[in-house]
Amino acid sequence: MEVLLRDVSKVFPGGTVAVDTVSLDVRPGELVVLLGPSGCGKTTLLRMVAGLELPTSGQVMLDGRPARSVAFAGRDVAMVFQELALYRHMNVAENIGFPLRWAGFDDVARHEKVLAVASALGIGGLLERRPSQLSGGQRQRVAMGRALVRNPRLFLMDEPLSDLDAQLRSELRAEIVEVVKDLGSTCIYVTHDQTEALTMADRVAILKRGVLQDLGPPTQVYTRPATLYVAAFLGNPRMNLMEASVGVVLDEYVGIRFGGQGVGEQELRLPWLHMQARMLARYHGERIAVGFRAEALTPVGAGETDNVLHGRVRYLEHHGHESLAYLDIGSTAVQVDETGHDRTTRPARRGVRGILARLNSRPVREPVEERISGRHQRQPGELTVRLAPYPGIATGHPVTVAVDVTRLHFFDQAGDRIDMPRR
Ligand SMILES: Nc1ncnc2c1ncn2[C@@H]1O[C@H](COP(=O)(O)OP(=O)(O)OP(=O)(O)O)[C@@H](O)[C@H]1O
Repeated sequence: MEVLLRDVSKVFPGGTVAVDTVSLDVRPGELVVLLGPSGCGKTTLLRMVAGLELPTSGQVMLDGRPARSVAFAGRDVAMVFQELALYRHMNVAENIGFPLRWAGFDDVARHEKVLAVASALGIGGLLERRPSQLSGGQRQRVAMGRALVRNPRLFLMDEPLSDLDAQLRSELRAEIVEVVKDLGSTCIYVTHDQTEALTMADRVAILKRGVLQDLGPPTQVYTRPATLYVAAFLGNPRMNLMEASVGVVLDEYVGIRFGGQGVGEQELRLPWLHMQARMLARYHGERIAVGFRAEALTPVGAGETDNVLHGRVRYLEHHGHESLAYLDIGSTAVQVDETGHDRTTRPARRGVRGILARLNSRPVREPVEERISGRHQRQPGELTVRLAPYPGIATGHPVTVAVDVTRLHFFDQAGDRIDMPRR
């Protein structure tokens, strides 16, 4: 089934703009994940596709017909929610088979279909049990089975795995994709978990405060995030985002200059012939945001001089298979507002204008310390660098990293990617 959203907005009474002018085309058989923080409008968007909510403006069409008429008319659309609604007095087989009873299947046909779906989901041996006798993961599979048994042409799933532990989530992620693809159904899957989005989706749609920020295959949104917001939201460890100024030396290179606090100004050079250099050159004399993923950074000896940054270890985190060093390079971090909080006024269309708020360029606020695990409060101007496990260095230690300048991300003052066409 094809799902088409054209300039869809939803404003709730009271003025909350839950969804803001979203256009999205989900192709038949495609699995699109709606990703974003709590409150960004994912559920509202899904409910409009399900016909449970009417848009304030814009159109939601399923195979060319208004969503509401399709969803209420037939059995083509199935939803799975985070809050499961299994019938407590029915056993697993009856729960899964319930929609078939409605559809008029006889006992034998129903039993066959229930068994096939339950086996595919690994709960074939639990058909006689009541929901109260199942684990959370098993209950989730029953709910999935009840949706699947109808062979719907469109699946709408709203955080179906969020109550489960990490191991189960990862198992079920793979199962859901397999089953949905086997059926050839279209699927829109809502989550705030980027791992789910990046592992399951054919395409990911990233929302912030109701506004669509980026749409594309996982590799695209990860490697070429369209906005500063998406860059900051996706990836683990997070992308480091620093302020820099651009200086062109014609026919030679484009210099990207950082900071100057404590360590002195540092410069990276993009060779003139590099495609990105031409695009950056338009920003000569301006300040931009530069994004570094850990993949672009390699620790090197202190003597290296070619496109390196020097820093000092502010924190170390040991994750067993690797250690992460957070380096102070004396530059200023870009602060990105990642919340999806309520708002009652319409923001600038892209919603990210003005997020290049400068933080105070103060030195390290708290005593330098080392932590064995867990997240620490991000400080201005840190670079996250992957090191070998337990590298035998300490906080305060100087570290030099080589920067692969072809893997940097550049964003303008409006938060738009610099190699994207200007709007
Ligand atoms: N019926 C409603 N009346 C008024 N405001 C609503 C209603 N439903 C949702 N909202 C508001 O609309 C915004 C989007 O909510 P929505 O549930 O779509 O977000 P979400 O991204 O699914 O969040 P979560 O991940 O927390 O479920 C929020 O600010 C929410 O408070």
